[in-house]
Amino acid sequence: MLVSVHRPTCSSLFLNPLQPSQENGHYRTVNKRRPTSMSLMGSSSKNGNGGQVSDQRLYLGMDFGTSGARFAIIDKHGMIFSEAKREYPKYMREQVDCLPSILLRNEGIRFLASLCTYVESDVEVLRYSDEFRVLVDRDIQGKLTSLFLLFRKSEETIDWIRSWKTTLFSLLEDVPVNLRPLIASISIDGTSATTIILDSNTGEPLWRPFLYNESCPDALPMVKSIAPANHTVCSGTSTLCKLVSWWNIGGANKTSAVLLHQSDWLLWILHGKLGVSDYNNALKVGYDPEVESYPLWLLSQPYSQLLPSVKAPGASIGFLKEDIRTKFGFPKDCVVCTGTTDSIAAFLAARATEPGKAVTSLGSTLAIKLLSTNRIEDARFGVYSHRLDDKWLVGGASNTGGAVLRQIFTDEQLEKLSDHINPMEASPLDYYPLQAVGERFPVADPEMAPRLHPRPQSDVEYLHGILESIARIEAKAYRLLKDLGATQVEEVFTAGGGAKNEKWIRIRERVLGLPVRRAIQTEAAYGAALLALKGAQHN
Ligand SMILES: Nc1ncnc2c1ncn2[C@@H]1O[C@H](COP(=O)(O)OP(=O)(O)O)[C@@H](O)[C@H]1O
Ligand SMILES: O=C(CO)[C@H](O)[C@H](O)COP(=O)(O)O
Repeated sequence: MLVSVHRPTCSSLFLNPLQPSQENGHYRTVNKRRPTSMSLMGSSSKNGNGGQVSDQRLYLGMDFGTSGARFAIIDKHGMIFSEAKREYPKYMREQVDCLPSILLRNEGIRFLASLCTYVESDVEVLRYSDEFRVLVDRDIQGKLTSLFLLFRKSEETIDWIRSWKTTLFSLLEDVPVNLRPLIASISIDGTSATTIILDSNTGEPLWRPFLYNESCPDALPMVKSIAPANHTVCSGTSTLCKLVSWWNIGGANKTSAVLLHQSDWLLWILHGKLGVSDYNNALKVGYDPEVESYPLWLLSQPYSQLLPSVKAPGASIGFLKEDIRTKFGFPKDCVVCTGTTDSIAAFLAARATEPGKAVTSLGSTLAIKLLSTNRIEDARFGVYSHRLDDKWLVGGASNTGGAVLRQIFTDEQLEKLSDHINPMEASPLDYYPLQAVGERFPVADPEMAPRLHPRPQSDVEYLHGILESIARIEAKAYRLLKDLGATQVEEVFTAGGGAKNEKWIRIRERVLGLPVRRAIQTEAAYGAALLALKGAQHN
C-alpha cells in the first residue's frame, strides 16, 4: 500500500468552481433548482429561471456513462440552461454466434437450475462464463419448463465505436439551436479504463474497445513484474492490462498505434488532435498525477509509444474542428477541453469541497470518491487515488450497483416497490449483487460470484434486501478507506440514477451511520460542464 501526503500546486478551481461573478465580485449560489431533465429529443432554451437567454457565454458538458449519455449546458454561475439525454443505439458488430442450443430436461434442469443466479429480462440466466450461458424458462407457477445451454463466441456483439460516435452527434443535434453560438467550451467525461487503440495514421480503431469493467488477467503477471507492488495498474481491469493484452495478442500496426480512453477519443473527434488525455483517465494506464509524468518503469516498455500525452482535466486542447463547428453553428472561439472519468465528474457536480466529504455514485456501478489529504493506492482492495487539484479523491469502483437492479426490475418497479420499504427496518437478506462473476472493490476478486438468492416471495422484501446489501458493500468500502489511512469520512453525497431513491438514501444512512443526502446536482454531465467552464476561463 502506498500512502503519501502531497499537495501539488495548481489552481484549485475544481473546489471553488464559481469565480466571483464579474458584476458584483462575490460568489453567487449555484442554481438550486433541480435540473430540468429533458425528453429524449427535447431540451429547453430558457435559463434556470425561465428567462430568455441573453448573449452570455455557456459551457457544454457531456457524460458518456455505462447505460447512456447526457449533456448539461451551464453559465459561469452554474445555472443550467439546457439538458438532454440519449440511450446508446445497439448496433451489432457481428451476430452472436450461438451454437445449437441444448434442451435439458429432468436431471439436467434440476442440477443447473440450482445454480441459477439472476434474472435477465423474462428468463433466468445462469452465466457460467463468457463462453456460454444457460437460459431457463418457467411456467406460470414458476416451475421450470425448459432450459437452454447456449454457447456463444466471446466476441463483443455491440459496435460501441459506432454507438458512441452516433450518440455524440445526436447530443450535438439536441443542443438548442439558439444556444449553440454561445457555447464557449466543451468537455466530456467517460467510463474509466474504457480503452480504445487506434491507428494514428488513419484514426481507425485497431481493435474493439476494452470496456471499463473488462478484465485482462492474461496481462497481469507482466504488469505485476514491472509495476510497484499493489500499484493501481496491478488489476486485471486496469488500462495497462488492456494495453499489454492487446500488445501480446500481436495486434497489427503496433508502430503507428495510439491508446485513448473513451472520453479522450470522443473529444478527439471534436478537436482533431490525436493522443491527448487527462490525468484522471490516464491514472489506470500508469500515469503518476503527483509528479505529472509516466514512471520510468512504464516508459521503458516497448508499448509505451502508444501512451497519450496528459493534461489536467478541463485544460483547453484546441478549437472545435471547423467542419463540426459550421455544421452545428458553434462559435469560432469554441474550445474543446480535456475531460475526466464519470465518477469524478459526478464528484465535481456534487461540489463537495472539504476533506472528509465523499460522493457515492449510484449509477450502473457503485463508485466511491472520498476527498482526502492523503493519497492511498492499494490494488489488493481495488483502492486508488485520483488527483483533484491539491487533494486526493480516494476510492474505487465496485461491480455492484444499478445495473444489477436493472436486470431484475424496471425503473418504474424500483420506484413503486421502494415506496413500500421501511428504511428504518434492517433486512435479514444477505446478498452480494453482481451482474456476473468478478468484483473490483472493496474486494478485488475476479472470481467472486454473484449472490442474489434465496429470493423471497415478496418483491418488496427482495428489493429491500438488495438495496441494503449494496449499502453494506458501501459501508465496507468506507471502513476500508479509513483503515488504509484516508481522511475519515464525515458526510456522503449521492450521485447517479440511484440518488433519486429516498428510501435507499435512508437505508444507507442507517447502515453507514453517517449523514447521507442527494447532491444538489446528481448528473456527471454537470461536472463535465464545470470542466468546460474551467477550460474556458484558463484558455
Ligand atoms: N428509483 C431507483 N432506485 C434505485 N436505482 C435506480 C432507480 N432508478 C434508476 N436507478 C438505477 O440507476 C441506474 C442508472 O443510473 P445512471 O447514473 O444513469 O447510470 P450510468 O451513468 O452508470 O449509466 C440504473 O442502473 C438503475 O438501476
Ligand atoms: O464503474 C465505472 C464506470 O461507471 C468506472 O470504473 C468508474 O468511473 C470508476 O472509475 P474511476 O474511479 O477511475 O472514476
